[in-house]
Amino acid sequence: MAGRPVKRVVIAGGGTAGWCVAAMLAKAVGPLVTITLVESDDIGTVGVGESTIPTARRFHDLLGIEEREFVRATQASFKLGISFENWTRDGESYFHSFGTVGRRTWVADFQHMWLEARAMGVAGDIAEYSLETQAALAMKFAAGGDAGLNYAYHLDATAYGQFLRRFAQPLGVERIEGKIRSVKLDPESGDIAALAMEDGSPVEGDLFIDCTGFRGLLIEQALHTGYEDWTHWLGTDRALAVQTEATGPARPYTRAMAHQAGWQWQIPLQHRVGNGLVYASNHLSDDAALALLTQRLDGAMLTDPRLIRYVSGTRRKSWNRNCVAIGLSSGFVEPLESTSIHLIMIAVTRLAQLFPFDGVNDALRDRYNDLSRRELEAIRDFIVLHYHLNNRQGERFWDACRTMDIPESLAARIALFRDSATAYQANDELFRVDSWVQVMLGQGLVPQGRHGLGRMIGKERLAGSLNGLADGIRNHVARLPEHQQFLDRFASVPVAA
Ligand SMILES: Cc1cc2nc3c(=O)[nH]c(=O)nc-3n(C[C@H](O)[C@H](O)[C@H](O)COP(=O)(O)OP(=O)(O)OC[C@H]3O[C@@H](n4cnc5c(N)ncnc54)[C@H](O)[C@@H]3O)c2cc1C
Repeated sequence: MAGRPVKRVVIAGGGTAGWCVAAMLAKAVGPLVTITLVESDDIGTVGVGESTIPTARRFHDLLGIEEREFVRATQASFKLGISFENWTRDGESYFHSFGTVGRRTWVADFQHMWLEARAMGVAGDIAEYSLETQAALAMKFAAGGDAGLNYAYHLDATAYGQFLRRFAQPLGVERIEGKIRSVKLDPESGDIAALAMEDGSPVEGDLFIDCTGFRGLLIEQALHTGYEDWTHWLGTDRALAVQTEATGPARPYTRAMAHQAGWQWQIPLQHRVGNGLVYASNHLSDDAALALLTQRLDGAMLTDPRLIRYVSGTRRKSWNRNCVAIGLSSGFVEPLESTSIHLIMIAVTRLAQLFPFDGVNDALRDRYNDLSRRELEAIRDFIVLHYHLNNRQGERFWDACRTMDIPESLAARIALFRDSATAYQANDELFRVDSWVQVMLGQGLVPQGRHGLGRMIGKERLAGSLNGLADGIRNHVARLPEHQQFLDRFASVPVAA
C-alpha cells in the first residue's frame, strides 16, 4: 500500500550528502516536487571526505557540471589511484589504480597470463602493465584528448558543499538555516510528519532525507532503525584530521600509509594537503595517535588536529518509513578506499530512479534497500581484504586483523583467487576485477593455480606481448605532462560564460 503522493521533499543536513542530494533531486525530479534543505552553521559538517573515485565524474556529468568550474571552485587535484604503503610490511608498497591492468582475453583475465609469464621469468612487476599506475608514480597526468586515463579527484570538502549549494539553489532548492530541535511523527502512521526547528517553526514534508551525519537525527533518533556494527571486521574507530601546507608538487594519487594500529592518509589539493591518522582506539591512545600523526606530517600544520569518532557499520535499513538516510547517517565503512562520497552519489541517483512520486510503498523501499545493502557489503569485503591480508607480524592490531573471522563472502573470494587466480565483479558491485587483482596481489596473496591460456600461448609470445604492453605504457607516460603543470594550466583558464 502506498502512502500519500510525494510532493514535498525535506533534506535534513547540508554537508556533502545534503547538497549532493539536493542537486540531484532538483535536477531529476525538481519540476514535480518542492525541495527544502535545512542545515545549521552552528553544528557544521564533518569537514573531511576529500578523496573520490571515478564515479564522481559520472555524477557530475548527470548533473551537467562543467569540470573546469568544479576543479577551480573546490581546489581539486586529479587522482589516479591509491598508493598503499607499509601494508604488507614496513618499506613495501603497491598501487591500486583506477585503470585496467594489462589486456584480458575473452577466455582469461590478464593476471592468468601474467602469472604464467612470471613463472617463466619473462614478466615484470604487475604495475608495469597499468597506465594509470605508471603515470601516477611518474607524477604525470592529462585529462581528455588521447590521454586515456581513468581518474577521480581530491577536493576541498567544505568548498564542494558550497559549490553544490550554488548549483542547487538556482534549480529551486529552498535553504533554511537553523537547528532542528526535534522530529515530529504522525501519531497514526508513525511516519515523519515534520521537523521542529529551534525557533518553533515546523518544516513539513512527505519524504524526508536524513543527511544529518553520524547523528542520524531522523533515521535513528526518531525512527530507531538500528545499526549493524562491523567493528569486528573493521577495527579502526577514530581519526585525527589536520590540514598542512604543501611541500612539493601535488601527487596525482592518495597515499594510505599503514602504521602500528591503523593507517594515515595524505590527500593533495591545489592549496594544501589533507592528512589524517585512522586508528583503533583499543590499540592506540588519542595522545599516542596525536604524537604519531605530528611526527609523520610532511608540511607545517594549518589547522589544529581534530578528533573524529566513528563506528564502521550500516543502518539496518537506509530507507525506513518515509525517511531515506544518505551519507554518514546511513552508515560508514571506514575511509580506506574513499567510497563514502560515491555511496552518497549512487544512493541519490538510485533514489531518483526509484522516486516514490505516487507515495512510498514497500516494494520500492525494499528494492532500494536491497540494492544499497548488496553494494555496501561488497565494498565492506573489499576494505576488510586490505586489513586481513597484511603481513605486519608482531603488532597486536595487525595480528588480530590477520587472524580474525572474515565475512563468508570474502573468504570465498580469497579462496578462489588463492586456488585459481580467479577474481570477479558481480552485478551491482563497485570494484572491478582489476581492483580485486591489484589489491590481492599487492597484499601478498600468491595464487597457487591459474588458467592454462598462458601455457598455450607459450613463453616467447607471452614475453613479446608483455614487453610490447610495457613499452607502450612507458612511451605514453613519457608524452604526458607533469600533473602539477597540467593542474596549474587547467585551473587557471577562466570558465566560459
Ligand atoms: C575520518 C573520515 C575520513 C573520510 N574520508 C573520506 C574520503 O576520503 N572520501 C570519501 O568519499 N568519504 C570520506 N569520508 C566520508 C565523508 O566525510 C562523508 O561521506 C561526507 O562528508 C558526507 O557527510 P554527511 O553530509 O553525511 O555528514 P556531515 O558532513 O556531518 O553533515 C551533517 C549535516 O547535518 C547538519 N545537522 C546535523 N544536526 C543538525 C540539526 N540538529 N539541525 C540542523 N542541521 C543539522 C549539519 O549542520 C551538517 O550540515 C570520511 C569520513 C571520515 C569520518
